[in-house]
Amino acid sequence: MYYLSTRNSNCKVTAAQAIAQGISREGGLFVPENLPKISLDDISAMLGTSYNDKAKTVLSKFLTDFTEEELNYCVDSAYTDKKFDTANISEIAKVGEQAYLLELWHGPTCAFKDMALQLLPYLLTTSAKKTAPDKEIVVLVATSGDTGKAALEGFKDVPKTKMLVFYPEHGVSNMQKLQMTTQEGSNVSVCAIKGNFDDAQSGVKKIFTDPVIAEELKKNNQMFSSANSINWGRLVPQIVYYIAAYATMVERDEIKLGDKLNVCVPTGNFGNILAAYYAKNMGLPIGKLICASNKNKVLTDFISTGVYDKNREFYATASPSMDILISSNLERLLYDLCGRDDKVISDWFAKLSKDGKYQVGADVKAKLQSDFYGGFCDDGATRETIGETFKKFGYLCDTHTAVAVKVYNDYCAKTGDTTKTIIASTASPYKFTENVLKSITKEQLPSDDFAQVEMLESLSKMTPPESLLALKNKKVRFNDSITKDQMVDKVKEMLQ
Ligand SMILES: N[C@@H](CCOP(=O)(O)O)C(=O)O
Repeated sequence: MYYLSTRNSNCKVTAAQAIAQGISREGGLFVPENLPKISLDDISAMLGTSYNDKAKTVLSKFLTDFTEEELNYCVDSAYTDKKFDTANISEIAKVGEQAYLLELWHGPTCAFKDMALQLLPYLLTTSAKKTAPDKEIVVLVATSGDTGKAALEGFKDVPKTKMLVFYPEHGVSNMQKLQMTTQEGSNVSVCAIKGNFDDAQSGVKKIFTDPVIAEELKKNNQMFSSANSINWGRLVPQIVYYIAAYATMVERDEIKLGDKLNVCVPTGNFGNILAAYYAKNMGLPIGKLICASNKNKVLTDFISTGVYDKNREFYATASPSMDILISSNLERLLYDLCGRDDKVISDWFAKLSKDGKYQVGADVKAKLQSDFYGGFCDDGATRETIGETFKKFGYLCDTHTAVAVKVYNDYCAKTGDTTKTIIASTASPYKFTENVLKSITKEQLPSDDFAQVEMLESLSKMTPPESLLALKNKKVRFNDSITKDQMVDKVKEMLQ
């Protein structure tokens, strides 16, 4: 199977090339030339098998230039009980009549990003061996909190790789910051920027296509790659967990094979919900895709109007990982919805860079609305939802998951849809302790982060993850803070 660039359909590469490169040279994103199919027979054959076996079935449909041995090595190295705190890799918790929280945060950094970022280093190094065996891979990452830590943990001390993570100085939670700034590993580095996530991501994308830096890389026998969801190697493991979750729902008699499930996702960079869209288009019986935003509701507005407009105030919210106004993966969806027209995509995204907005035609808007429902909620509603969910079901969710729960509840009230729904639960509540505590108690909070963890444990009776507790005794290694204009120099420095 080949992959095409959304901005140049003549650019055709293998899966290994797409993963090693991360992003196409002209700035487009790689998408499969044809989406492989998953039949009900395929899903039936998965029933009763392990997460790893399910992953291998799905990945083999996309990574056709990987041998069976290579896929076995990648999957079995990534998904182990040494790295995940459950043998199932992810868990499903029922909350209410039709809602199921798909807990994707049982990996080492307590966020859904581990589901892909534990696998990506293996996929990337295997891809590099096939396509650029002598080169050192320089992985640049922009993060609003979760991707950064998961990428660092996945790539630490991986031979022939280097990683630099940029995060917004005031745009992540205390725990997320501590996770990144104390990161161990001789090949990784972390830097704050005086700006928001969009500044970090746009800066990184610009560096990827900078011809001067490209020359320098060539001279050093290095190449860039990405660990963000712009890299196909990040998205394909995310498709896996929706298919695996569907199979688990059948295994547990929650649905019958062939029944439809809705999927609701707290959305920022649009990678997670796009993975569910791809699973649906492969043939997985998915009904509505419910796209949940926080107060940065650029996607909610886009779904309802067809106008994508990032010219608006950027809010720092209680769900910082979703504080994004330029959702990168929307480009892949629109490529599909506009009939895979690279000229149209190039035009829209040039407008986005120049004017900060673009408008899709009525046909694309209609297709968008037939698959997606968009809704949003602010921090007040987020906290209320955490409190209500805890009171009603004894279930403690983090601030991002709570946004999805609230939007799902609104969707049900508005439409009367009673289809069973998988809600992506994207992070441990302990990553956002302060806001979660404020949602369940009116008591005065201690100012120390770890005292807050203790307080949350005593109120919720939920055990905090070991990896977060261990941060208390770790040394901060990375203190740098730069302007967005200094990102190029920072990258040049690490290339040497
Ligand atoms: N929410 C993300 C932002 C980057 O998204 P990605 O899926 O493209 O890596 C984060 O936590 O960093």
